[in-house]
Amino acid sequence: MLPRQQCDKKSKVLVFGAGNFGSCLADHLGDSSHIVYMWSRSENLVKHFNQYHRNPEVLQDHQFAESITAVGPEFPPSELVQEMDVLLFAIPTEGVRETLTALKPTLDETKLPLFIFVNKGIEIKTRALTLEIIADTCGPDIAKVATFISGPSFAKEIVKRQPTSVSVVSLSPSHAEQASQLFHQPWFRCYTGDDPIGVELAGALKNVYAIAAGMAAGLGFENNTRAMLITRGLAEMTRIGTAYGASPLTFLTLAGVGDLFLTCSSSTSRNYTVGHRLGQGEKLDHIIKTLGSVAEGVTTAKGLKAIVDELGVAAPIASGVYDVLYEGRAVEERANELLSLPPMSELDLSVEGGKPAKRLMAKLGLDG
Ligand SMILES: NC(=O)c1ccc[n+]([C@@H]2O[C@H](COP(=O)([O-])OP(=O)(O)OC[C@H]3O[C@@H](n4cnc5c(N)ncnc54)[C@H](O)[C@@H]3O)[C@@H](O)[C@H]2O)c1
Ligand SMILES: O=P(O)(O)OC[C@H](O)CO
Repeated sequence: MLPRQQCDKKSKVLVFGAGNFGSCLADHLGDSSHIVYMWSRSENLVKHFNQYHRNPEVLQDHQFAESITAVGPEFPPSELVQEMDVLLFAIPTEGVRETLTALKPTLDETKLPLFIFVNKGIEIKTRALTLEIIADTCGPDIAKVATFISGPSFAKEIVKRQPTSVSVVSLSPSHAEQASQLFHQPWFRCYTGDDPIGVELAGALKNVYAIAAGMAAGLGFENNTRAMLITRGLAEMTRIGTAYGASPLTFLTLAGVGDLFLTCSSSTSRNYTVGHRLGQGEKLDHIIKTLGSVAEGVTTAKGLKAIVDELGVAAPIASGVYDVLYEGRAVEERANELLSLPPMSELDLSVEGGKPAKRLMAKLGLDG
């Protein structure tokens, strides 16, 4: 196991969400001697965690760092929020707007902490990326400095200190650098960048392709098919991202092909598991009820469908997943349709477009 690196500067961090990733990242930061608070909406979790330093709901085998205090179930009060150097959001995208709306009145606008987001999804009702949700709820100034961490990173491997590398991006390079320093450990490496739109799209879209890869495996297709799905999925997400206004190169990073490869090839992925169970004939409602954790690709597939329709780009795999999840199409039938599509050009990136990204930048006052 690689040795832990103590930090010169201790930060006070409040993590929103005590699920798999929230508690894993709380542990990662607590273990490197930061002072960490973790908010949960479950009274039982808060009590149990503070007594035993174990999470009764997720990662049950793990003994968490002593320096983490669970808080809740009430929303964190402004006295606590205003003491923090860092606010880290590890809740599903569907809960981000509600959480930021509750948070806004507790902030001291003259002394803002670092805002870090790790969710990977598209808001279903508005089709918004998190950057836009932040601008809507907390204002453009916070969105302009918010940082996004994304990449191939299963919580249950990070708590075992398995070597992991992620993309850390922000429209403000200095904020990405600060977040990167906060998380950096010999087993956890951060690569910085400045395309949050591309990174957000990549993180959200790979979940949809992981559902497709799981479906294929559930139907009995083997390795050749999975490799085809990963490669065509990468081409598809790059095409969608480029038409949206992201850089095509972002899809070649850890947050892009790195995470796509991970989640399309492992049953540890909740999204892959949803697809696999659908492929084996289970019903979506039952899978969601019994999964015990969030699979963001299910909601993202809906927001993505609207985005793809608006952009007018070809996205046969994402459309196939949408049809199975929301149009009641049989998995096997939809897979066969996909396999009998006429061959298309292998790489055809849209060079024009970028309207959604331009709209979002204008909202942030960055349209110059
Ligand atoms: N688990 C991983 O390995 C992993 C890795 C990278 C990124 N992520 C991303 O992190 C996010 C969280 O994933 P997770 O694995 O921790 O999920 P999870 O289902 O294990 O936990 C989600 C947490 O968010 C809370 N929550 C749900 N809705 C909420 C709301 N409306 N308001 C406040 N809190 C709410 C839940 O109570 C729970 O504590 C997702 O977007 C996921 O894609 C997960
Ligand atoms: O379990 P999943 O499918 O939500 O994937 C978790 C992470 O996004 C992997 O990087």
